[in-house]
Amino acid sequence: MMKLTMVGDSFVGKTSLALQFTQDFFPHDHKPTITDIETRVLNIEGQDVLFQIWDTAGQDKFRSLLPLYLRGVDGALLVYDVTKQDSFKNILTWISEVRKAASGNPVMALVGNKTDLKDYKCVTTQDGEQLASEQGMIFIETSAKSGHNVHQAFFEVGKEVLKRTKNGPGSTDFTDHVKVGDKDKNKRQSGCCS
Ligand SMILES: Nc1nc2c(ncn2[C@@H]2O[C@H](COP(=O)(O)OP(=O)(O)OP(=O)(O)O)[C@@H](O)[C@H]2O)c(=O)[nH]1
Repeated sequence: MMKLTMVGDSFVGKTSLALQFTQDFFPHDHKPTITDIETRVLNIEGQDVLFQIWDTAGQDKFRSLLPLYLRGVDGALLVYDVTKQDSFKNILTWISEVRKAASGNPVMALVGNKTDLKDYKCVTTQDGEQLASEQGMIFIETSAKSGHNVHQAFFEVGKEVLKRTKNGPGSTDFTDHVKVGDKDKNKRQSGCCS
C-alpha cells in the first residue's frame, strides 16, 4: 500500500484529480473538501499497488489539519491551476508544509492542472518545469476534466515511491525526472489571470 496526499490551493482540482483517477468521474461542481480518502489498485511494473489517496482541504481555515494527513506519507501531489498564477506562487508554501510535516523523504510531484482551459493558461510549462527541477520534484501537467495525464501522474509517483523503497532514499536521479507538459502551450495567453 502507498499513501499519497494531495495538497494545493482551494479550487485547483485536487478532488477532481483523485476522483478521475479512482472512479473515472469528473465532478463539475466544487464542494470544498475537509478530507477524503479514495483508493485504487494500479499495476506498476508487475506489482499490484494499492493507492490510498488522501484528498485535503485547500482552504486556509483547515490548514492546521494538514500535518495529520501528511504523517507517514509516501508521496505528495502538489497541485496548482495553470490558469491561476497565485496557485502556482503558493506552491512554495505547500512544499514547505510537506517537508515540515512528512517524515522521511516523500516523493513530491508538481501537478499543473486544468490544461483543457488552453485560452486561459498563464503558468507556462517552462515555469512548472523550472520549479520542479529546482525542488527535485516530478513535473506533470494534467486535465482532470478530459482525463489527460491523470493516470500518468499517479503512476509516475507510484513508480518513484517503489524505486526509493527498493534502492533507499536519495536514490532518485532528478536530472532525468519526469516532465510531461503541453510543449506547445508555453506562451502566456492574453486572457491570463494575475
Ligand atoms: N476545466 C477544468 N475544470 C476543472 C478541472 N479540475 C477541476 N475543475 C473544476 O474546478 C473546480 C474545483 O475543483 P475541485 O476538485 O473541487 O478543487 P479542490 O482543489 O479539491 O478544492 P478544495 O476542496 O476547496 O481544496 C470544480 O468546479 C471542478 O469541476 C480541470 O482539469 N479542468
